[in-house]
Amino acid sequence: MNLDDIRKQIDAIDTDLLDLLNRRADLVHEVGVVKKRDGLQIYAPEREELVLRRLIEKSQGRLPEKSIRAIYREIMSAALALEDDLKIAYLGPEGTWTHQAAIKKFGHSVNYSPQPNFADVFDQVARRRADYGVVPIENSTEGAVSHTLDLFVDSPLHICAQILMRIENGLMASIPREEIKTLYSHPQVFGQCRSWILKNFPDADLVEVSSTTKAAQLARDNAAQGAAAMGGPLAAEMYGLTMLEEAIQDRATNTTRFLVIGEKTCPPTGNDRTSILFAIQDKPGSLVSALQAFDQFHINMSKIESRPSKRKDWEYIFYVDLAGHCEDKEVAAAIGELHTHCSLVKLLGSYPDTGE
Ligand SMILES: O=C(O)C(=O)C[C@]1(C(=O)O)C=C[C@@H](O)C=C1
Repeated sequence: MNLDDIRKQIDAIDTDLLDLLNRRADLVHEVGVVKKRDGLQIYAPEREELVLRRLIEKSQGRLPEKSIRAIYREIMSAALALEDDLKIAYLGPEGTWTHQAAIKKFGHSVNYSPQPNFADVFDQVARRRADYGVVPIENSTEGAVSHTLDLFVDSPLHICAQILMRIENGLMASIPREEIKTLYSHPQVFGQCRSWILKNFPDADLVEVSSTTKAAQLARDNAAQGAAAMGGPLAAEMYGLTMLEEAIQDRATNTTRFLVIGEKTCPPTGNDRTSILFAIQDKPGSLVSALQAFDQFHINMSKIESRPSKRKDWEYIFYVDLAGHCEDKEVAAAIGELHTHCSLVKLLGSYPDTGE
């Protein structure tokens, strides 16, 4: 068969695909009408995850999981836009890793609203100026993002999804490497690239700024003074910088986990994670008794963080992630037991435990 013949077949398939996509869009429109009538959430992360898991299994590796997720991300993004005018607030400015994580979850058809800080992301969603928010929660090299943890204490919002993003930082500048004297970046990025900096730029001045996009802007504006930035490709592209070296983070698998926050949490999918926070009573054995609740009901606790409560000196709040959904019998029982040992227990949400 020659190239023209093969391309004719592709054209025919594309026509069929478009027809199928339009038929899907008609059904999605009907779903939107039903959801609005019944007061249901337009974004349904549990349904999206179940659709994706079914298709990934059906594809049996012919199209890899990553491709299926990327293709359907945009199909479902178009569906969300057909159902409603969704707005997603994220920790800005444009071009940051959080922006890329938000696009990875919600695609290109919805509206985005960059916010100057973590509190404003929470605030925009709580005041219903945005439908959902996207914030980083932890990095596999640098650990917890304490700002996000702290904001959950007084927030009425819930977690409804998570996003895992491989973070590949690079060195970007508009000057040659030999002329670099100052490195601009976000403190988290300096932390993720500590060994690389010591090896490659032991004498450079490190200047912490509020985002990698800001760093790229400063690298462009202060090029004559020997400025360069560290961050992702979108930031380099936005300010016309050249990537002088890619993937400079100390750990190749450097990954950040982001959370999607909204008014409601997510229904079960069969493979879920639950996040809670609690404060213990100030008496011997309190923390042990609280944690025994999980052991008693055979719940796998995958993470624990502590933060000062900010209400009383030396009082702490503990953040815990559990395997399972809050509607699962064992998880519900363990949380019930926790109440008997704690002065505060708050369910932050249950959401699909995706690796993506
Ligand atoms: O099934 C739904 O609830 C839909 O709104 C449709 C759909 C889809 O395109 O499959 C779109 C958005 C939702 O987040 C989940 C699924």
